Amino acid sequence: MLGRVSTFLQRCGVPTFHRCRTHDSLFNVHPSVSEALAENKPVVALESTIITHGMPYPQNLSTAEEVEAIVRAHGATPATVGVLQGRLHVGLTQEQLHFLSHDNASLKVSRRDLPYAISKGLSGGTTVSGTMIAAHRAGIPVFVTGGIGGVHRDGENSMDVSADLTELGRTPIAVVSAGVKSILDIGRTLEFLETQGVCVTTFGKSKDFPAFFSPHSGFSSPYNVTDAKEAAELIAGMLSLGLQSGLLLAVPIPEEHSASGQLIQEAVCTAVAEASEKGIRGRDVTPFILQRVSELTRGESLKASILLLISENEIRNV
Ligand SMILES: O=c1[nH]cc([C@@H]2O[C@H](COP(=O)(O)O)[C@@H](O)[C@H]2O)c(=O)[nH]1
Repeated sequence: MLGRVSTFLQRCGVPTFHRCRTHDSLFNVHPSVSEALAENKPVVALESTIITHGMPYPQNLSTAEEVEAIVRAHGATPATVGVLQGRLHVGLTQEQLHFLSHDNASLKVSRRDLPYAISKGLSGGTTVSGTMIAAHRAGIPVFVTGGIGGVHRDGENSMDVSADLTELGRTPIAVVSAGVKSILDIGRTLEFLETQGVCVTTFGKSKDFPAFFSPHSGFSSPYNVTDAKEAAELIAGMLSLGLQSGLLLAVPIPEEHSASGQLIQEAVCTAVAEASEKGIRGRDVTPFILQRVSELTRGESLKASILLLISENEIRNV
């Protein structure tokens, strides 16, 4: 059986990893990104589930454009990752960003969804795990996102653990994020990351691990770095050792933007209870909760998310 599968794969002309590193029929790197990489200039990978499933239109599009503009303003090249008609793209055109922000049929593409999306010619927004795979293949070591997935509350029973965490354990990318939303079980998420060998580090003077809308989660990172140089040295350490695991650099929301934290926290509790009552499971849980929290806070959570993504990119580009 396996022999037949191999024969079919050969007939399909499956390219070797080396041949398809930057460009082939399934994998496309935007010229601005490949040029920057060839000249050893900084490139920042960005995810697109936040566009397809994380925010409503038109805020999803304007935020994606604003984040790209900030990356450019600091002299780096943005590489938003997404799947379009069965091709994995690293670096999207205006039209492609526009398409993903409107397309209601877009998949949420994590590692497990990539083969299906590609083989069926579908489009979708890549999650943290999907984006890490594409960024690594293109040779981009740094990726900035809002919140990563984690162990869901009651995860010890449901086994609902985001593939983002296992991806961090197997792909050497530095993921810069505002931490883990309190819709998740933050303590178990940190334990799982430790098991996966992920170097979790808070950016700033304290080791407080941030909870996306709040700089404090009640948990600590094992380490902290206080400036961009120290952060870069940490990433260089990971890369130079050839570790196959990644790194999570947690950037806390600035105190002035976290004022609405309590309000959002209450909405999170309500939304988590509603999701459980309605029997919402798996990949639908996070988008449901994000949408409900936005409704319950009358858009406050959405505003905080946008401010946060923007401030994170400002820091990343110091
Ligand atoms: O606060 C957020 N957390 C997570 C996501 C998205 O959800 C994905 C995780 O989904 P899941 O829990 O199904 O693995 C992340 O990689 C990210 O793309 C998001 O938009 N906003």
